[in-house]
Amino acid sequence: MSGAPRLEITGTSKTFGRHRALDDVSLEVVPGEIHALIGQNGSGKSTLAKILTGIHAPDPGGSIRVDGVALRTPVRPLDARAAGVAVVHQNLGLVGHLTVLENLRVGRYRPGRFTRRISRRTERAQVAPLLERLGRPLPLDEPVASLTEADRAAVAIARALQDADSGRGVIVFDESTRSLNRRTMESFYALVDEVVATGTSVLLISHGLEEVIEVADRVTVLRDGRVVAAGTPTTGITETDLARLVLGRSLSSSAPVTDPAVLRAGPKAAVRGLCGAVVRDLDLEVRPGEVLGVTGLPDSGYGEIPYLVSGATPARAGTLTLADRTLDLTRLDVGVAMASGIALVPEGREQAGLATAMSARENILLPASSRRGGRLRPLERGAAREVAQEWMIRLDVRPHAPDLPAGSFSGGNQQKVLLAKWLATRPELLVLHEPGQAVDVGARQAIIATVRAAAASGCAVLVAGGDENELSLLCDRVLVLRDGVVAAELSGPVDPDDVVHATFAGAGRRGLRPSRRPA
Ligand SMILES: Nc1ncnc2c1ncn2[C@@H]1O[C@H](COP(=O)(O)OP(=O)(O)OP(=O)(O)O)[C@@H](O)[C@H]1O
Repeated sequence: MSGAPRLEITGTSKTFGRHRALDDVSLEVVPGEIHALIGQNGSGKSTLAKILTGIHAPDPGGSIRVDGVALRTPVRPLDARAAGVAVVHQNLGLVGHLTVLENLRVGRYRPGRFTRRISRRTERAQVAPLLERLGRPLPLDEPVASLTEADRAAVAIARALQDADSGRGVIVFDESTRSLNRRTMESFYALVDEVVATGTSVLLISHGLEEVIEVADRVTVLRDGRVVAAGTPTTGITETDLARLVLGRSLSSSAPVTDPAVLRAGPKAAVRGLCGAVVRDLDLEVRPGEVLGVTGLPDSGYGEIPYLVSGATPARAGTLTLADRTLDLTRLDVGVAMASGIALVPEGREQAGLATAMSARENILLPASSRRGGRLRPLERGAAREVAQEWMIRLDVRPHAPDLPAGSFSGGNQQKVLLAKWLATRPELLVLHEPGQAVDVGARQAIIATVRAAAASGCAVLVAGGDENELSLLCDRVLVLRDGVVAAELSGPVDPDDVVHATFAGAGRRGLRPSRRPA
């Protein structure tokens, strides 16, 4: 690897009000490398990515160079693109009401040579091969808003990859792989591998420490806005080493041990004959104190279960019996579900989970204040403040500032606020969809501990997720769905490799970046 760095950031700081999000940060990405940028939630990673596209202006001082050429700050988006910087931001930056094709091609249309008209056929032909190689056939004419989180991520990734200019520039992925399952990640990294082989570089922001070790050549670690490890080679590094660098302390995690009393208990929540768009005639039971996981491929139907059992999406058929009360899932209203003790923590906090303009405290108290003893009655203000305070401390929401608008917290801290909001209702049945998405290694452990504590207090917990490692740390039992029905049931301790095998019908993990593996 020779020549000027693809990206060279020197002495860059960023202050929001009195808070310094980045403090004298320098970072060098050399040609043809995948360079990981990791750090706790709120450590400044996205802020750095946003400075590169001009969303944030850095404080005076510092410099940014791309392929040896200085980029004027505040960065103008078109300058960044011309210099070869493409960024997939954490919120993906898609326009919901536009179609997949329009999102991919906007600003890039190629009018016909003579007619100057834009041909849909030509535009489709431009993107089809890329999407095929990404291993995710996408409905080009569907509005992006109707896609799953994973498909939206694929659109944003494809959009950045199509702009990659062979042999120059840098592509920044900010938590872009967080909703992708293992197989899609394999296809994604096969593509990325081709891109970096040309000499273009990738800056990868991710909380997936296993992913970072597998794919990144070097890693830079931010802690509280400062660089604590600069461009450390990943060869020989372990997840424990990385977790220590990220948190500044050691962390140990192990699979849960199921309390034998839980196994003897009868079901607390029982779903019968559930039919949704994909799920067919599904029965499942969750005991009090048990955490049950459901997983599978994206089209297996597991992702619709949280919404079907909580009244968010009407089921085609099915019932839920919870504490001797049987609810008809074809007509369950969200309000009735809440009053019955069902809490749903959805995926995609921006779309479905948080009122971003309201304060963290208001978000946490919204459902709790409307469900006390099953009756709609506001909590007293003082007590309410304490409840919000307590949950923010338990989940280590940073900064600990309940009055800040939820939208100004970093991605992972928003996820913690969302979880606090529903845990504060002290539900009988807690339903979670991808609860650990976008949270750092320490926060993930705090979330797992908090969810398990909720279970230990007698709550039944149902988790839908695609991350086998997270499921193994969280669940007593995991159901693997295929084509809408249960294909396998794994009992604890759940081995992540068994989850992958069952999900992919016997096929195990391939390496994410086999070309890097020593022979
Ligand atoms: N627009 C803003 N206004 C005020 N503070 C902000 C704003 N954007 C970010 N911050 C603060 O800057 C700090 C860094 O946030 P940033 O989003 O860069 O963190 P991050 O490392 O990307 O976290 P995560 O892993 O959770 O995405 C946080 O304390 C955050 O609350």
